Amino acid sequence: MLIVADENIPLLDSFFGDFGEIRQVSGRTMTASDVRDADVVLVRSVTRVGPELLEGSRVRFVGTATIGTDHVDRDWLEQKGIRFSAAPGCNANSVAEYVLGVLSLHAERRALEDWTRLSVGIVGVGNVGGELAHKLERLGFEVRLCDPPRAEREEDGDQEFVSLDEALQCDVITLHTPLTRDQAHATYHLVGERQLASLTEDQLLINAGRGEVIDTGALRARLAQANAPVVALDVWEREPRIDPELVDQVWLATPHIAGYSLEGKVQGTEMIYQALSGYLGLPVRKKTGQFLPEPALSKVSFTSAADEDDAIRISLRACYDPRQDDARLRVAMRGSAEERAAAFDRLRRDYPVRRECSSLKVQLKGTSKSLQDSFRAIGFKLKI
Ligand SMILES: NC(=O)C1=CN([C@@H]2O[C@H](COP(=O)(O)OP(=O)(O)OC[C@H]3O[C@@H](n4cnc5c(N)ncnc54)[C@H](O)[C@@H]3O)[C@@H](O)[C@H]2O)C=CC1
Ligand SMILES: O=C(O)C(=O)[C@H](O)COP(=O)(O)O
Repeated sequence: MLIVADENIPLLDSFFGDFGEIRQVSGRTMTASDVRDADVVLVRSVTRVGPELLEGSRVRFVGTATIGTDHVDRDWLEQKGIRFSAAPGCNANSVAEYVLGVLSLHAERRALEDWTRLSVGIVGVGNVGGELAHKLERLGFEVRLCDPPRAEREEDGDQEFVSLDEALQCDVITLHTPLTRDQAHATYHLVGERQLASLTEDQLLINAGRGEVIDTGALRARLAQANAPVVALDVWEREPRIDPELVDQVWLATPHIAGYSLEGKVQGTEMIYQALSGYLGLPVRKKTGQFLPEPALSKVSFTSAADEDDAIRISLRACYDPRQDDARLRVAMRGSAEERAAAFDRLRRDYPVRRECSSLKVQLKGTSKSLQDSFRAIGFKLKI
């Protein structure tokens, strides 16, 4: 069996080595000739999968080690009887931790003594938005959920949903929808001129869904006006050819890495491995836990002398500080358009190992119960 795979999928040999030959190619430039003889194609989000790639090949299975599937023509795969599998939820916790990192920086920049005083509107409440809401609610934030498709499906449920306009009134608005077009509640340019006009300089807008969910032209225009909102973008229209002037205008700019914790990436590989094993009728023998190395930082310790907010801030940033990714992206935006696009992809390909909060044991000696609860809410392992 020949497996053609994006070289950026981690642990390809460890998970798929027993299945047959693996040919690794660049996901961004994968072509029909790369996959013509393949039985299985494994991609991430940068490969467009449809007739242009697969027509005339003998591919029977396509897996994407990502949550998003907007790069895949699923209808066409179904028509052709090609089995498809994605990795729903694989890096949801990583994205939630990215948002917590951004919130902690925002609170510090605003000199807020208590970050939980911020109200947060979550737009798109699936695996990512749901995980984030769970953490924020446990931490004591006021959270408003906006998800019209779910609101319609769960009309009689207990969960309360608000409209996009209501979510846009929160101190922080964070976008976690898939990119959809031509369907009810399509998200393409969901946030445009009218929505951006309603935001003020006291508000923070985060996009960690897909770049096309915000209208870049309208955002650029709004950011040039007075009283513009603070903006943190992890995803961009036209990646990897992103707009360098928009990078200059936003507060935090990262190269689509919110989901790039090691755990998130390896879980993506594991999920498509499980799906392929099922398709081939083979037993599942490998698990993410077998392959995760020891974290570089395994333990931090606080005593009763610690300031509670500082303890959380220090621990969160010990695992992940978005400012490092922001600094690298800004440097990468120097040079020609070709150089910038290559640099954007290089930052993603050579991404440093980033471990989730669950990899860090936090020792708390004589600290309050509420601090312990906050650490647990974020996902740290506690040692009391
Ligand atoms: N920045 C990054 O690194 C990453 C980005 N993503 C993006 O985040 C998206 C969401 O991921 P999940 O939560 O796992 O997906 P999901 O499918 O579990 O949830 C998406 C939610 O968005 C809702 N939704 C759809 N249209 C909406 C609209 N118009 N307004 C409000 N809500 C709407 C859906 O009803 C659903 O509940 C992915 O599709 C992907 O594009 C995912 C992982 C990493
Ligand atoms: O899972 C998703 O959806 C994502 O957005 C991924 O984190 C994107 O990573 P790549 O597939 O572009 O490596």
